[in-house]
Amino acid sequence: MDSKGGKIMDATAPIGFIDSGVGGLTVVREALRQLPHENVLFLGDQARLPYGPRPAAQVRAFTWQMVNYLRTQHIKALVIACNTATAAAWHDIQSRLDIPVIGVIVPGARAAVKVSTGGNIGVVATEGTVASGAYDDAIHQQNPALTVSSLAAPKFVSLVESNEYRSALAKQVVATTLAPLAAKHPDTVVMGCTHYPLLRPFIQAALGDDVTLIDPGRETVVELGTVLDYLGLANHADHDGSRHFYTTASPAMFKDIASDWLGLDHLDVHHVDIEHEPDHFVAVAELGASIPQSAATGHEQTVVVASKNPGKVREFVDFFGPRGINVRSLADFDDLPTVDETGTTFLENARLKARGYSEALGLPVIADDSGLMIDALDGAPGVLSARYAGDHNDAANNAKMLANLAGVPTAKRTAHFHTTLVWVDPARPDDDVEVDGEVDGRITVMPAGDNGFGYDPFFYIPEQGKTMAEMSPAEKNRYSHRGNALRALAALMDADPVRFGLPKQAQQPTTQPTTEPQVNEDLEEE
Ligand SMILES: O=c1nc[nH]c2c1ncn2[C@H]1C[C@H](O)[C@@H](COP(=O)(O)OP(=O)(O)OP(=O)(O)O)O1
Ligand SMILES: [Mg+2]
Repeated sequence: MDSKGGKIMDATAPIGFIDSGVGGLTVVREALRQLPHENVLFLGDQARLPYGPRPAAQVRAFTWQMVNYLRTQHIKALVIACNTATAAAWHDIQSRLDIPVIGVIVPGARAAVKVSTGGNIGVVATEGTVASGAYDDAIHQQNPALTVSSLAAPKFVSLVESNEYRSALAKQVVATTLAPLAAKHPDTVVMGCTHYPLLRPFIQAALGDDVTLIDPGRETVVELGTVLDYLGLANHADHDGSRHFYTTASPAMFKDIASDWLGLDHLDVHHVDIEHEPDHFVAVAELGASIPQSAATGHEQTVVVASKNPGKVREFVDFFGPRGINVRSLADFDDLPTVDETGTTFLENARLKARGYSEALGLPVIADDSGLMIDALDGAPGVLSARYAGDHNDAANNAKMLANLAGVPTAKRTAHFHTTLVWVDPARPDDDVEVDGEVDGRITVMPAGDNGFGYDPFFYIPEQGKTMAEMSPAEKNRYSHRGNALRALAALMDADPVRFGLPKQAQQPTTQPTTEPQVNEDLEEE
C-alpha cells in the first residue's frame, strides 16, 4: 500500500487505459505481456472517433469525459493510450489527478532518442498530434541537435478501426502515404498513434528494413511498470489480472478486433455512455451526482456500497462494473455520519447500514454484513467477526481464532462464511431487496495465500484444495458467500431490472463472467 495526496491507494485496484478507439489495445497488449498481474480497465471512445482531425480543445474535453468515467471505477493509475489525447490533455490531467497519469508521447520520444544512430528521426502521427508539435518538443527537449520530420497519416486510423488492417488496400495506402517520409531517409521512425502498430508490417515494408520502428505504447508500459514499482503500487498477485473493456460504440466490432489482437477469448466488452460526464476536472464525489438515476430515462444506475472495508468494495466493483452499474463507496463522500452495527443478526446490521447510509446520501445503497461461523466455537465469531479480538484488526482476529481452536483436529475445524446483502433505493421505499449467501469450509492451522482480506488466508475450501486467499478474485467469487449472495441478487436483477433502477431490457450478462482470459503467448512479437 502506498499513500499519495493523503489517500490510501490499493495495489489491486485496476489501471485505466483510454483511447479514441481500438488503437489503445496495442498498449493494453503490452501491459498484458509486461504486467500480466495487473487488473485492466480499457475505455475506447469509438462513437466519436477519430480524434486526430478534431480541435485540441474538443479532444481535451472528450478525454476528460473518458477520464472521469474511469475515475468512478477507482483506478490506481491512468494511461492515456492515445497520442492525440496525450498531446491535447496530458499536462492538464496529470497536474490535477492524485494518481500517476502516463501519456504515450514522452516515453516514445525518449525511446527514439535512445536508439537513433543517425540523428534523423521520423514521426508518423495524426493531424492533431503533428500540429501540436508534441513529439518535436519532447525529442528536442532530450537532444536539440536531432532532426525530426513529421508526417500526418490521417487514413491509418480508419483502416484499423474498420478491421482492414491486414488487407491489400491497407498495404497500398500505407506505402503511398509514407513515401514522402521514406524519401527523407530517417534511421528511426516513431509510430506516433497507438493504432499504427497494427499496421507495423506494412509500415516497415514502406520505410525499408533498415529503419528502426518505435512503438511508444510499449515504452509507455515500461514506464508504467517503473512508476508502479516506485510508488509501491504494483500488483503482486500470483495470477493473471482481470480485464474489462468498455466502448462508447457497439461492442461487437470492438470484440472482433480486440480478441484477434490480444489473443483473448471471452472478452468482457460493454457499451457505456460518457457524454454526460463532466468534460473537465471535478472531485470524484461530484462525479456520481452527475449521473442520472431515473430508471425511466434508461440512464446508468449508481449504487453506493455502504462499506468501509476495501476488500469487500473491490468484490462489489467486480460484480457491478461489468453490469454497467457505477459503484461508489463511503470513501467517496465526506462528512458522513457513521452507522453503528448494533444489531444481533447479519440481517439487522445489513439493514441498519443500508438504510442509514441511503437516508444520509439520498442514493441507492447496498450493504453487506458478513462473518465467519466456526462449528467448534459454537458459531463464533459470527456477527462479531470484525470485532472478535481487535476492532477491524485482521491479524488479531485471526490470532484469537487460532488460539481458540488450538488442539482441535482438522476434521472438526469446519466453518461457514455468511453474508447478507440489503439493497435500499430511496426512490422505492418499502421495497428493500435482501439476499443471503454462504460457503462451507475449514479453518487451517497455517495461513496460505496473499489475496482477499480478513479471514481468507485461513478459510480452506476442500473441494478446491485452497484457501480463499489463494484464489484469484474471480475464483473466490465463484465459491464465496459474497459471490453466492451476488448471484442471488443478479437473478433478481435480471428478473426485474426496473426494481433496481435499471433499464427494462437490461443488456447485462445473466451471470458474471467466470472465465479468466488467458494471454496467448504465441502472438507475433516484433
Ligand atoms: O470474504 C471474506 N473473506 C474474509 N473475511 C471476511 C469476508 N467477508 C467478511 N469477512 C470478515 C471481515 C470482517 O472481520 C467481518 C465482516 O464484518 P462486517 O461488519 O460485515 O464488515 P466490515 O466491518 O469489515 O466492513 P463494513 O461493515 O464497513 O462493510 O468478516
Ligand atoms: Mg462492519
